[in-house]
Amino acid sequence: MADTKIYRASTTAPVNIAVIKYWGKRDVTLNLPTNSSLSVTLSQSDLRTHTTASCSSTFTSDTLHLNSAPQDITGARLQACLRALRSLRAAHEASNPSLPPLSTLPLRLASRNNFPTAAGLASSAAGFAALVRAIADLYELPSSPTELSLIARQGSGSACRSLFGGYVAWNAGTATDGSDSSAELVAEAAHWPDMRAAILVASAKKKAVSSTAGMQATVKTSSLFPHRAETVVPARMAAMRAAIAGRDFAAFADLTMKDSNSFHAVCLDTTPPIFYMSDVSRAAVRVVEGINAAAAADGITRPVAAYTFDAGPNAVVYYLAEDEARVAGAFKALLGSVEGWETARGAVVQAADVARVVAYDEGAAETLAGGIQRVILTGVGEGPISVSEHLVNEAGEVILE
Ligand SMILES: Nc1ncnc2c1ncn2[C@@H]1O[C@H](COP(=O)(O)OP(=O)(O)OP(=O)(O)O)[C@@H](O)[C@H]1O
Ligand SMILES: C[C@@](O)(CCOP(=O)(O)OP(=O)(O)O)CC(=O)O
Repeated sequence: MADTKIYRASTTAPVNIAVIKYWGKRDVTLNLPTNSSLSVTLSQSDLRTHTTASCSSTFTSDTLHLNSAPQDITGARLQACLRALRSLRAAHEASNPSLPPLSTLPLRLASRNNFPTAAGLASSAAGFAALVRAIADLYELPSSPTELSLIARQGSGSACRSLFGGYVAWNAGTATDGSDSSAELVAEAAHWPDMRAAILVASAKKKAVSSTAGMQATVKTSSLFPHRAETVVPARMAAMRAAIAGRDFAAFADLTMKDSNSFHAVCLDTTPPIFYMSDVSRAAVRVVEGINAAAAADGITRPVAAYTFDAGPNAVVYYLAEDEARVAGAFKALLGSVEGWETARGAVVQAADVARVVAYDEGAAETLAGGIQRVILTGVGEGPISVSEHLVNEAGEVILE
């Protein structure tokens, strides 16, 4: 009798925010970067993608639903991921003929992001990591997270880092086929569990210049860029690994802010220039400087907050749990009326006295207060997690609401 079973596997996957940025491709098709990068994986209690991979002989073609809308799956990047996973499954089946031939069956994929998609919140990273991990689980592949990162990388570069929790490097590699351009665990979340992040959402709109287009323009036209890729980033990667190994927040913060500024500098050095940071982003920089100046005035000899910006205006501010009152407390005082403080993490934050932070740059404090729509409080977290809640039911129907 024909096998009409609906095979299913589900996973959740995290977002990651780089502290040493990936910007520039040396191979656009294989998604190979010009430099290594390093990120912090953020907790799935706050931001996550949930994806179910299913397959069955009763399905007629491969499909993907994202947040209940059917997606175009003909894109080369998604197709490269599906092809790579099917070929691993086919090899698995060839070496173990008792396995059902899942590699030949159409896939029905259903996914949900619990945060805005394509709004500079790294949805593509969580999305491709979840997709690759869910299909690998469905296919019962023995692949390690590093092996799966080679596949996720082809979907979206930053996705390769979301296969791990904690502190994660993506080694650029040198092989032309990309076989050594993969993610590696630098340190588990438990090594430095006190790392927190406040995401200040300045805009949830889709960005004007996509990462892919922006990177290509930078590689082609920026004369600053080769210096960043060849000299600045390699030294920073080593220094950042040391900062994480030593739980040295002063070094972590300094490197994080410098590298964000360097990335946005090469964007500005692109022809035509690319502006991802806005007036509100620049106000966030000034307010973080004000928070650090207030801490210094109290005799704290290291920065307590570090900003970083991806390809959009939203600020991500890293800080340690012990400095929550100074950092998250300052944001609560300045941005208390926006969405986000009602969460378990937000409710316990006490609004701080921000007189000195405001005095540091009154205009910045005002611009920030008027320009931030939402705050997401989170912290370092774990990698993808297999879950039993499926977004495709036993009858094979997608059940996204
Ligand atoms: N859950 C998901 N499953 C599969 N693909 C997804 C998922 N979420 C997002 N994507 C893909 O990622 C695209 C969004 O990527 P894009 O780089 O534009 O935004 P972003 O990742 O939110 O922002 P940024 O990369 O600047 O942080 C979506 O259009 C979709 O193709
Ligand atoms: C600024 C960044 O967030 C760029 C992320 O770029 P993507 O991974 O979204 O790019 P593609 O590989 O073209 O999909 C920095 C980073 O995450 O390291």
